[in-house]
Amino acid sequence: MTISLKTEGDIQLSGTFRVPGDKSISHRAVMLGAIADGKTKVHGLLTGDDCLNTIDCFRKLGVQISQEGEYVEIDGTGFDGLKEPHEILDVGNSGTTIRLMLGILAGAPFHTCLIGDDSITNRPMDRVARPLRQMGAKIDGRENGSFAPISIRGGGLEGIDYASPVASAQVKSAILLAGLQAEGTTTVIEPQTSRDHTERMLTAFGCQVEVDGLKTTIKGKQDLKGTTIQVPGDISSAAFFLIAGAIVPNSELKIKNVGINPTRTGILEVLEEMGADILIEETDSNNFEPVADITIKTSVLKGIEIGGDIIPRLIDEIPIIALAATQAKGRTVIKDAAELKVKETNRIDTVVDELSKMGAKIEATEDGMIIHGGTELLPAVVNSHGDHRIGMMLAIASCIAKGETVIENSEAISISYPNFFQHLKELKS
Ligand SMILES: O=C(O)C1=C[C@@H](OP(=O)(O)O)[C@@H](O)[C@H](O)C1
Ligand SMILES: C=C(OP(=O)(O)O)C(=O)O
Repeated sequence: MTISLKTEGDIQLSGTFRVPGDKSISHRAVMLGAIADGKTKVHGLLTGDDCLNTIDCFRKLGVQISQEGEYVEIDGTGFDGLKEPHEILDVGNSGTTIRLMLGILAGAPFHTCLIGDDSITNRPMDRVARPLRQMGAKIDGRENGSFAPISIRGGGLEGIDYASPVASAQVKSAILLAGLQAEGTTTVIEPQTSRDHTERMLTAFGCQVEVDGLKTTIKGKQDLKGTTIQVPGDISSAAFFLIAGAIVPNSELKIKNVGINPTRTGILEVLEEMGADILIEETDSNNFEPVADITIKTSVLKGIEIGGDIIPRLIDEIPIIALAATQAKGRTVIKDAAELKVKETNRIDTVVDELSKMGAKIEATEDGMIIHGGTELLPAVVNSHGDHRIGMMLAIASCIAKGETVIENSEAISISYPNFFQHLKELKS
């Protein structure tokens, strides 16, 4: 699908609204609900394509799941109740689905084959295949299990101590989910802190997880008990409108009920450091995930350096931070972010190529990018390349590029924010 966005005269953005449910938390609610004993009720689930694929995969594993919009009920089968699927599981575009499913299936004593779209087929799976094999799972796939299509025969797992070479919540979560089914104890040590939604949610399902700095430990053979989960709004989706509010003149936006788990709030720290006029009002600790209302007003931004430990805490926000940097005073340097190369697209290249088409002064580096600020963006024909975050970043860029911006492959946005264009339209005046 191609969408045309016209910006005529001076527009401003204003309003109070909620973004859809957090994608990472929605996936985990369905997954843990499926492997728990008893019923799990999920409120506020993201109905984006990625999470619908997670639901579909568990249905194929014999789990009864009913869904009415953002409300989902899961009749958990426990690990033992999962059934060998008759069909291939298709994860679509979702890295979280395929990697966390592999962790769950590592303990399942049957054969499963997983596939995804072209993007998934090019994303590395050896990062989970290696530790899961060490635990005892049998994994095969393209290039010796490094890429999907990938197949797994689980069962008979032993706990491991694993030092992960990457700060990745998907790797950590896959190992913890396998560790839950293993004999003995499993420990994952990360080079930097990655998002901790799995650990928090496992606790909500009655499991014990021990976190000591960068080291996370789980005892095997623990049972999960079905529960009720309230999914907070996704800070990664809110990020697009936080930056829109900061860069579109005369704007003020209030986003309610945004998850502010400290492993995800790098974007808020960056906005504060860039000088944004932002107010964060914590409203509810939401049982296991803190939540806030966030207000942002048009701001004078300045360029900054972003690198080191903050990167995993804002990894998915880098495309929209790059857009903010084009409007900031001075230079912004983003480094230590080579992980961007293995997302839905190579996000260093797609951000640089697509923003360059709109006149941005931006260069790719080995592990990030350099953006020269204070540039007027011009309308152009741009392309999401099937990457939802690139598509949304370009749609926000169109708000400050006077004229007609055409975004090719804009349908990708429904992966994480199905009503994005409706919100954008409602907030514009
Ligand atoms: O665990 C998760 O839900 C996610 C972890 C991150 O990926 P990595 O684990 O590959 O860093 C993030 O980029 C992705 O959008 C969602
Ligand atoms: C990288 C992302 O997701 P996933 O890895 O689940 O495809 C994302 O949502 O930006």
